[in-house]
Amino acid sequence: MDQQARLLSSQLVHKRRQVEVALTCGVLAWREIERSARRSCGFLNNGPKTASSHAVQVGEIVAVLKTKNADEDYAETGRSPKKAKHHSPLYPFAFTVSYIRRRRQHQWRCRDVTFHSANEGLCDQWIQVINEQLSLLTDRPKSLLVYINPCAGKQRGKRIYERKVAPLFSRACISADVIVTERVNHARDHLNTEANLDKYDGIVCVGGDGMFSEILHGLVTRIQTDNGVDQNQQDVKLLPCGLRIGIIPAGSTDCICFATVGTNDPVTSALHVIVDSQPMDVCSVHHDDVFLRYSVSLLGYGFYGDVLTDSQKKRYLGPARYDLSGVKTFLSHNYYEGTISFLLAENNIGDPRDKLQCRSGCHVCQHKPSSKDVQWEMSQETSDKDGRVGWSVIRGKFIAINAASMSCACPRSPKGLSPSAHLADGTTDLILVRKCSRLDFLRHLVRHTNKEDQFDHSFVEVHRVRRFCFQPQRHEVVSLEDPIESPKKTGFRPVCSAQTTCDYGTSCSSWNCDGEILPRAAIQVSVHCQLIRLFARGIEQQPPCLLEDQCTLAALEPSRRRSVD
Ligand SMILES: Nc1ncnc2c1ncn2[C@@H]1O[C@H](COP(=O)(O)OP(=O)(O)OP(=O)(O)O)[C@@H](O)[C@H]1O
Repeated sequence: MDQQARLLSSQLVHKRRQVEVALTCGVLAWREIERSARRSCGFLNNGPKTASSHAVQVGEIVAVLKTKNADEDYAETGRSPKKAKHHSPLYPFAFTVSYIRRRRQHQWRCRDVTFHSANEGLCDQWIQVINEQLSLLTDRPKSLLVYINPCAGKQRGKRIYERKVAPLFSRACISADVIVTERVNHARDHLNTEANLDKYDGIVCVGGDGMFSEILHGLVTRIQTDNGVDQNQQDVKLLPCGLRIGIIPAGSTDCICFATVGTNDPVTSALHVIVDSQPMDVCSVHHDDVFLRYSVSLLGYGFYGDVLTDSQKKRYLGPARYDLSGVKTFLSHNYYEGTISFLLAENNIGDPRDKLQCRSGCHVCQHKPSSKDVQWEMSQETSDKDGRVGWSVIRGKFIAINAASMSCACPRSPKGLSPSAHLADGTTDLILVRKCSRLDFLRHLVRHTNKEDQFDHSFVEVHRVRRFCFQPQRHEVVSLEDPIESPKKTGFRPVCSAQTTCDYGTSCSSWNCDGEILPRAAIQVSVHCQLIRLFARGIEQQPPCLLEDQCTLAALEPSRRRSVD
């Protein structure tokens, strides 16, 4: 296997121990020489087989640097070098490899390993060969535009960036232009009009889901405007964005980060910016021929729309407002009447209830629908406008209508609204919760937090769709107490409660679109497959176990190519 052939191998010193170090195209591996020798003679048989072997994928090396020796460090900084104990006069030269190390719960950290040698030329050669391999990773960003929301979450955005993120970018030789936002929509407007996008490989936001949404709207709109694409046309094919988007979580709601990385941790996200990118679907939302917004996670009408509407009046309570509004909305137990029509994703290989979770390298997302399939579906849609061929239509009374374009997992609901929704398969999972008793709805909600199937209720159905439309039964807001007068007082407040015997018909709720309220209840939604790319890799199923991988161990087998001692 030529791919596993060694590019370089040497005996070096690590933490005062002799190690054998080998580099192949895919892996940097090192192993303590003494111990392995002893193991081969029968010693340490009871210990862990791989106790002193280590391996790092080349794709997860952040940087390699020449390490200053103790005297140089002292001469330059005047500091007593901490690591002097590792500098032996016998091995005065060294280089340090920074790489990604996995911790629990999907967290990543940047670890350093320093190798020493008596031979300066050998250290230089290692640095050169590793750098050559890193330069082949052409996807890695070199230049970023960073927007920091200083007001997000606990207002720690700037500090998080300066202390935790900027040092990693600089170690990975990534240059960053930083803009601290001064107002709502500053980032969106800057991207839309001023930003020189040609200069950058990606846009990074430091903040919560609101900041991500600003970047998404700024970037997608800019690309369409620059290319003469009219976003107001529902059927228009949007142009994908070449620039990738990164999220450094610093908000009070960081759901998109959690769903794409598996944790809300700024260091982990910064490392993903350095090494990863993956595609992501975007839904466009229209009201007739007016573009309203883009969505990547949740479009929720009824329950989740009402929770958001209510919580916005309680901003002064901070994140606790979501709990309070959730309880209040649950107790109100409102339902809404309307018609939902949708175009099933017939050619998708997954199903919302197949328990196949979207994980890094997801094969469902990699199975993109062919343009033939999409054209077939478009032709079905054309028929629909005249005769509703190919579209399903459901009219009913709903407590909630949710479209989940990702699992919508968050620390509180680790499974999310639709545990098997996919980030990049060109579909959204449409969940219809019909009018039911309060107790049944509670059972349904509780199942989001345990192992039971939240779709396994007679009043819940879920469909994987490419497009859907919703038309509320009534446009006016009607109050339970006084169907005509109260709207002015209550605004968008819902009215009919399932526990009441009245049947005035229901008024409108509003749509929660990734945490923003849409101004219209009647909407048309289309999923744009893989419209953007994120600096993420999706949640890892389980850390790749490199040490037990035969290919990795092969890197340490006797050399077949360049060996320098
Ligand atoms: N300098 C600023 N001052 C005030 N608001 C800002 C500023 N910069 C950005 N914003 C706005 O703050 C909103 C919330 O930001 P973000 O999502 O980053 O934080 P958050 O704490 O998660 O917020 P929330 O949970 O309230 O959505 C965004 O919609 C953004 O438009």
